[in-house]
Amino acid sequence: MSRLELDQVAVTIAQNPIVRGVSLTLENGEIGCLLGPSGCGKTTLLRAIAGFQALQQGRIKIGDDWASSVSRSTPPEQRGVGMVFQDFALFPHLNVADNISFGMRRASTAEREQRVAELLQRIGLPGYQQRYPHELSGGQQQRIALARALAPRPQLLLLDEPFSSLDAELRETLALEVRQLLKQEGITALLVTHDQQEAFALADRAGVMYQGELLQWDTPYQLYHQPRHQLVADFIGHGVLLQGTVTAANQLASPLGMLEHPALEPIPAGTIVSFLVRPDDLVVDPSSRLRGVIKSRGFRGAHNLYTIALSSEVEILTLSPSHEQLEVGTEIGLRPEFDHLVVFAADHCELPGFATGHPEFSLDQLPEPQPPQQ
Ligand SMILES: Nc1ncnc2c1ncn2[C@@H]1O[C@H](COP(=O)(O)OP(=O)(O)OP(=O)(O)O)[C@@H](O)[C@H]1O
Repeated sequence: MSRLELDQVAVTIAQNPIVRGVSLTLENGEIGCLLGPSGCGKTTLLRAIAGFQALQQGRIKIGDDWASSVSRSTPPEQRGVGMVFQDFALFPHLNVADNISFGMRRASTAEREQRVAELLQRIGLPGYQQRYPHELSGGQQQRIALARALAPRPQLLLLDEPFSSLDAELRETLALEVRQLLKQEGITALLVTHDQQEAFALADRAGVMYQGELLQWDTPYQLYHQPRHQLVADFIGHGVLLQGTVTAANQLASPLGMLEHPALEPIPAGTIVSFLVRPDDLVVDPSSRLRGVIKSRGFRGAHNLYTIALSSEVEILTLSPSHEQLEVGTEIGLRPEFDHLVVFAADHCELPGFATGHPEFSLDQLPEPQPPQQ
C-alpha cells in the first residue's frame, strides 16, 4: 500500500491537451474515484499513473518514488501498480489458481497456493482453484480478475470501469464487496467509473473531470452537498440550477420566492446568480404559496421523483414517499427547506459557491393558494 500524489499533471496527445493540470492525493489505503463525461481524460490519467503515458507537465509520486515527471519515468513494471480494466480478459486456457497467481513470478509454490486460497476466500469463491474461466459467471470472472490484480500485493491498484459489463444489480453488490476487499488488503486504489452510485458506494475521495481538468477532488458527501463548480453541481446527483437576481436589500428574488442569506450580502444589487435546488430541498406542503404542476413522476423505490413546473420556463425536482402517489397534471404546493445554500455567479462558474447556514425564504410576494377547482 502506498500514497499517491499527482501534482499539476498535464498530458498532451497529438498536440491536443487531454489532461490539464490535475492535482490530487490519495493517502495510504484510500479509495478514489474519477467521474466525468465520456472523453474527459479519465483513462488517459490512469495510463499516465501506470507509466504508459508521458507527462508534458507536473509529476506523479507513488509511495516514495516520483515515478513520473517531464524528464524521467519509472518503467510501468517497476511501479508496483496493478490494473483492472473493463475488458478484464482472464487467460482462458489457465485455471483460476493459475490466473490469480500469474503475476507472482518470484513467489514459491507454497506462497502462491496460500495467497490464491486467501484471495478466493475473500472474494467469496473458496475452492474454485481448478475451475476454468468459461465455467464462471461474468461477476465471478470479474472477482477473479480483481484477485489476479491483488495477488502480487501492488502498491496501488488502478481500475478502469471494472464493472461496466455487468448488470446494475450485480454492479452495486460487487462495488460494496470490492470496497471491503480493498480495505481488508489495505490497498490504495483509484477507480474510473461513469456510475455515480458506484463512486459513492466505493470512494473515500472522488472527483469530477471535465475537458481534462479535475474540477473538484473531495469526499463524495462534499461533492454532492458542496459542489464548488457549477458543472459539478450539474453532473452529480439530481438537481436544478435556478436563476435569481440580488436585490438592493441583499435578498435574492427567485422563482422560489425571496431568499435571504448572509452569503448574499457582499454581492452587488442587480447581480444575476444561480443556485442549486436538490429534490430534497423542497417538501410537498398543500398550504404553501409556492405552487407547481406535476409534469412527470419517476419511481425510485422508497420515493417518487417528481418534475414540477413552477411556470412555463422553470422546472424543479422533488421527492415524495412512493406510497403517496401524486398524479401527473395535479397542482401541488411546495415549501423550500434548504439546509445550506450553493450559489454561483451566473457569468462564471466559481465563487461565491457554497455557504453554510440555511437560507430563509419568504413566500409573501407569491399569490395565496386557490382552493382546488372541482
Ligand atoms: N492515443 C490517442 N490518440 C489520440 N487521441 C487520444 C488518444 N488517447 C485518448 N485520446 C483522446 O483523448 C480524449 C480523452 O480520452 P480518455 O480515454 O482519456 O477519456 P475518458 O474520460 O476515459 O472517456 P470514456 O469515459 O469514454 O472512457 C478523447 O478525446 C480521446 O479521443
